[in-house]
Amino acid sequence: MILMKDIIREGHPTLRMRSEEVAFPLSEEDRKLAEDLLEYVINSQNEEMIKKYDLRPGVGIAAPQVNAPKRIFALHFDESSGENLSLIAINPKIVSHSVERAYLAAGEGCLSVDRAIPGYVPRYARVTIKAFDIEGKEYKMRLKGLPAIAFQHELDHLNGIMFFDHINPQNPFAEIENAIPIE
Ligand SMILES: O=C(O)C[C@@H](Cc1ccccc1)[C@H](O)SCc1ccccc1
Ligand code: NI
Repeated sequence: MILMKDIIREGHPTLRMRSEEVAFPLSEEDRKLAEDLLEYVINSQNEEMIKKYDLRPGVGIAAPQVNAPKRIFALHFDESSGENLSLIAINPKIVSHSVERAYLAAGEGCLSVDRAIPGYVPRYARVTIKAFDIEGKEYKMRLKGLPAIAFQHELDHLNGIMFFDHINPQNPFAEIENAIPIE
């Protein structure tokens, strides 16, 4: 299982790489990596596991964050969060997006960043995505709200982009045009 010691932190060059697409059928190594990523996110939302293994809670994690520059990430929203989403995204893409943007009013964090970086992170409010599941079956879905934000945060990781790259350096809380805050 993935532990905090396995998660690389800002400054590690892998976080700034463009990850490589993976081929199907997945190698045993890539299949285990994908499953371990989803398992980490699920564990990180379980109080007992958080306490037992000192995990940082997350709704997503990307392969480069465990020093594996491959285009794989996992998202998991516990049903109590009001979102019904748990997925492994392989070779994911945004195929279309809204003009309208959105941002988390509280700003964003990252399992690979051990400091608070204040500021609004502009994202697309709604995205239509496509990706492959662990069996190589392509799926498409439309996302909005926190799942849309999380998908974009994880996709950025596959392109070597960190959330704070999007924050306005002159004024981190400058109003973002045509954007809705997500509380
Ligand atoms: O570092 C990561 O990629 C995991 C992040 C992803 C994320 C950050 C900001 C907004 C959405 C997703 C962790 O999930 S940060 C912890 C967290 C937990 C609940 C809601 C938002 C962020
Ligand atoms: Ni992150």
